[in-house]
Amino acid sequence: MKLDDALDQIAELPDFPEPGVVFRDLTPLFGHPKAFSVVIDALADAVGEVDQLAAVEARGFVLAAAVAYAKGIGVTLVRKAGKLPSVAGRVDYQLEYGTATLELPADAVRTGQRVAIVDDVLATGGTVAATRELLTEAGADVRSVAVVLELAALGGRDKLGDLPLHVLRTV
Ligand SMILES: O=P(O)(O)OC[C@H]1O[C@H](OP(=O)(O)OP(=O)(O)O)[C@H](O)[C@@H]1O
Ligand SMILES: Nc1ncnc2[nH]cnc12
Repeated sequence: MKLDDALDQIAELPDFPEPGVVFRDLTPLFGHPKAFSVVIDALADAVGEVDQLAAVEARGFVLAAAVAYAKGIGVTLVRKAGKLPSVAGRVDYQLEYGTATLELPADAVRTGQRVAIVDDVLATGGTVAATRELLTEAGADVRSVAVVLELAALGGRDKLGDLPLHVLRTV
Protein backbone atom coordinates (compact mmCIF):
# COMPACT_ATOMS: atom_id res chain seq x y z
CA MET A 1 0.00 0.00 0.00
CA LYS A 2 1.29 3.48 -0.88
CA LEU A 3 1.62 6.11 1.84
CA ASP A 4 -0.95 8.35 0.13
CA ASP A 5 -3.50 5.54 0.09
CA ALA A 6 -2.81 4.85 3.76
CA LEU A 7 -3.32 8.52 4.63
CA ASP A 8 -6.61 8.50 2.71
CA GLN A 9 -7.95 6.35 5.57
CA ILE A 10 -8.10 9.44 7.80
CA ALA A 11 -11.70 10.62 8.20
CA GLU A 12 -12.92 14.23 8.30
CA LEU A 13 -15.73 15.10 10.67
CA PRO A 14 -17.11 18.64 10.37
CA ASP A 15 -18.20 20.52 13.47
CA PHE A 16 -16.54 18.25 16.05
CA PRO A 17 -15.87 18.80 18.91
CA GLU A 18 -17.38 22.23 18.31
CA PRO A 19 -18.91 24.17 15.39
CA GLY A 20 -16.35 25.29 12.81
CA VAL A 21 -13.72 22.64 13.61
CA VAL A 22 -13.09 19.91 11.03
CA PHE A 23 -11.93 17.00 13.17
CA ARG A 24 -9.35 14.68 11.57
CA ASP A 25 -10.07 11.20 12.87
CA LEU A 26 -7.32 8.58 12.60
CA THR A 27 -9.58 5.78 13.88
CA PRO A 28 -9.97 4.11 10.44
CA LEU A 29 -6.21 4.36 9.86
CA PHE A 30 -5.43 2.82 13.27
CA GLY A 31 -7.88 0.01 12.47
CA HIS A 32 -6.46 -0.81 9.04
CA PRO A 33 -3.58 -3.31 9.32
CA LYS A 34 -1.71 -2.26 6.18
CA ALA A 35 -2.34 1.49 6.40
CA PHE A 36 -1.20 1.52 10.01
CA SER A 37 2.07 -0.26 9.27
CA VAL A 38 2.80 1.96 6.23
CA VAL A 39 2.30 5.09 8.35
CA ILE A 40 4.41 3.71 11.21
CA ASP A 41 7.26 2.90 8.81
CA ALA A 42 7.08 6.42 7.33
CA LEU A 43 7.20 8.02 10.79
CA ALA A 44 10.08 5.75 11.80
CA ASP A 45 12.06 6.99 8.78
CA ALA A 46 11.10 10.60 9.50
CA VAL A 47 12.28 10.80 13.13
CA GLY A 48 15.86 9.93 12.23
CA GLU A 49 18.58 8.97 14.69
CA VAL A 50 17.36 9.55 18.27
CA ASP A 51 17.65 7.78 21.62
CA GLN A 52 14.05 8.10 22.72
CA LEU A 53 10.60 9.15 21.51
CA ALA A 54 8.11 11.33 23.35
CA ALA A 55 4.38 11.01 22.81
CA VAL A 56 1.38 13.01 23.94
CA GLU A 57 -1.77 11.43 25.37
CA ALA A 58 -3.81 9.98 23.82
CA ARG A 59 -3.57 9.51 20.06
CA GLY A 60 0.15 10.17 20.07
CA PHE A 61 0.65 7.12 22.30
CA VAL A 62 -0.63 4.72 19.64
CA LEU A 63 1.72 6.04 17.00
CA ALA A 64 4.81 6.63 19.12
CA ALA A 65 4.69 3.23 20.81
CA ALA A 66 4.62 1.48 17.43
CA VAL A 67 7.39 3.71 16.02
CA ALA A 68 9.52 3.08 19.12
CA TYR A 69 9.09 -0.66 18.64
CA ALA A 70 10.01 -0.38 14.96
CA LYS A 71 13.17 1.56 15.82
CA GLY A 72 14.12 -0.48 18.88
CA ILE A 73 14.06 2.52 21.23
CA GLY A 74 11.90 3.59 24.17
CA VAL A 75 9.06 6.07 24.51
CA THR A 76 8.21 8.67 27.14
CA LEU A 77 4.49 9.14 27.70
CA VAL A 78 3.58 12.79 28.31
CA ARG A 79 0.24 12.75 30.14
CA LYS A 80 -2.74 15.00 30.57
CA ALA A 81 -2.83 16.45 34.11
CA GLY A 82 -3.52 14.34 37.15
CA LYS A 83 -2.52 10.90 35.88
CA LEU A 84 1.05 10.63 37.13
CA PRO A 85 2.22 9.82 40.66
CA SER A 86 5.53 11.65 40.21
CA VAL A 87 5.96 14.62 37.88
CA ALA A 88 9.11 16.26 36.50
CA GLY A 89 7.27 19.26 35.04
CA ARG A 90 3.88 20.64 34.11
CA VAL A 91 2.75 23.11 31.44
CA ASP A 92 -0.60 24.65 30.47
CA TYR A 93 -1.29 25.09 26.76
CA GLN A 94 -4.01 25.93 24.26
CA LEU A 95 -5.60 23.69 21.64
CA GLU A 96 -7.67 24.45 18.57
CA TYR A 97 -10.67 23.62 20.77
CA GLY A 98 -9.78 24.44 24.38
CA THR A 99 -7.00 24.39 26.94
CA ALA A 100 -5.21 21.56 28.71
CA THR A 101 -2.27 20.75 30.97
CA LEU A 102 0.51 18.30 30.21
CA GLU A 103 2.83 16.57 32.66
CA LEU A 104 6.16 14.85 32.11
CA PRO A 105 6.84 11.79 34.29
CA ALA A 106 9.73 12.12 36.75
CA ASP A 107 13.01 10.57 35.58
CA ALA A 108 11.60 9.91 32.09
CA VAL A 109 14.50 11.45 30.15
CA ARG A 110 18.20 11.79 30.81
CA THR A 111 20.27 14.95 30.35
CA GLY A 112 21.43 15.22 26.74
CA GLN A 113 19.26 12.38 25.53
CA ARG A 114 18.22 12.89 21.88
CA VAL A 115 14.43 12.87 21.70
CA ALA A 116 11.90 13.12 18.86
CA ILE A 117 8.27 14.05 19.50
CA VAL A 118 5.64 11.97 17.66
CA ASP A 119 1.97 12.93 17.38
CA ASP A 120 -0.97 12.47 15.04
CA VAL A 121 -1.95 16.07 14.25
CA LEU A 122 -0.12 19.40 14.31
CA ALA A 123 -2.82 22.05 14.53
CA THR A 124 -2.03 25.24 16.50
CA GLY A 125 1.26 23.67 17.61
CA GLY A 126 0.40 24.23 21.27
CA THR A 127 0.72 20.56 22.18
CA VAL A 128 4.09 20.04 20.53
CA ALA A 129 5.47 23.35 21.86
CA ALA A 130 4.38 22.44 25.39
CA THR A 131 5.90 18.96 25.08
CA ARG A 132 9.15 20.39 23.79
CA GLU A 133 9.27 22.83 26.71
CA LEU A 134 8.76 20.04 29.24
CA LEU A 135 11.43 17.84 27.67
CA THR A 136 13.93 20.67 27.33
CA GLU A 137 13.44 21.77 30.94
CA ALA A 138 14.13 18.15 31.97
CA GLY A 139 17.45 18.25 30.09
CA ALA A 140 16.54 16.40 26.90
CA ASP A 141 17.94 17.39 23.51
CA VAL A 142 14.77 17.66 21.40
CA ARG A 143 15.87 16.91 17.84
CA SER A 144 12.73 16.69 15.73
CA VAL A 145 8.98 16.39 15.51
CA ALA A 146 7.10 13.89 13.33
CA VAL A 147 3.36 14.08 12.77
CA VAL A 148 0.95 12.37 10.43
CA LEU A 149 -1.10 15.47 9.55
CA GLU A 150 -0.32 19.18 9.58
CA LEU A 151 -3.31 21.54 9.53
CA ALA A 152 -1.48 24.34 7.76
CA ALA A 153 -4.12 27.02 8.25
CA LEU A 154 -3.58 26.90 12.01
CA GLY A 155 0.08 27.86 11.72
CA GLY A 156 1.49 25.32 14.17
CA ARG A 157 4.90 25.15 12.50
CA ASP A 158 5.53 28.81 13.38
CA LYS A 159 5.62 27.80 17.07
CA LEU A 160 8.49 25.38 16.46
CA GLY A 161 11.14 27.82 15.25
CA ASP A 162 14.02 25.90 13.69
CA LEU A 163 13.11 22.53 15.18
CA PRO A 164 12.94 20.09 12.22
CA LEU A 165 9.33 19.12 11.50
CA HIS A 166 8.45 16.02 9.46
CA VAL A 167 4.90 15.82 8.16
CA LEU A 168 3.38 12.91 6.23
CA ARG A 169 0.53 15.02 4.82
CA THR A 170 -0.30 18.73 4.95
CA VAL A 171 -3.92 19.79 4.55
O1 LIG B 1 -1.44 21.49 17.61
P1 LIG B 1 -2.50 21.53 18.65
O2 LIG B 1 -3.48 22.65 18.43
O3 LIG B 1 -1.95 21.52 20.03
O4 LIG B 1 -3.39 20.23 18.47
C1 LIG B 1 -2.87 18.95 18.25
C2 LIG B 1 -3.24 18.00 19.35
O5 LIG B 1 -4.67 17.89 19.47
C3 LIG B 1 -5.03 16.52 19.55
O6 LIG B 1 -4.98 16.05 20.85
P2 LIG B 1 -6.11 16.25 21.96
O7 LIG B 1 -5.58 17.15 23.01
O8 LIG B 1 -7.41 16.59 21.31
O9 LIG B 1 -6.15 14.84 22.68
P3 LIG B 1 -6.44 13.31 22.36
O10 LIG B 1 -5.25 12.77 21.63
O11 LIG B 1 -6.55 12.77 23.74
O12 LIG B 1 -7.71 13.20 21.56
C4 LIG B 1 -3.96 15.84 18.74
O13 LIG B 1 -3.86 14.47 19.07
C5 LIG B 1 -2.72 16.62 19.05
O14 LIG B 1 -2.04 16.11 20.18
N1 LIG C 1 -8.95 19.49 13.70
C1 LIG C 1 -8.36 18.56 14.47
N2 LIG C 1 -8.55 17.26 14.22
C2 LIG C 1 -7.94 16.32 14.98
N3 LIG C 1 -7.14 16.62 16.01
C3 LIG C 1 -6.93 17.91 16.27
N4 LIG C 1 -6.19 18.52 17.22
C4 LIG C 1 -6.35 19.84 17.07
N5 LIG C 1 -7.14 20.13 16.06
C5 LIG C 1 -7.52 18.93 15.53
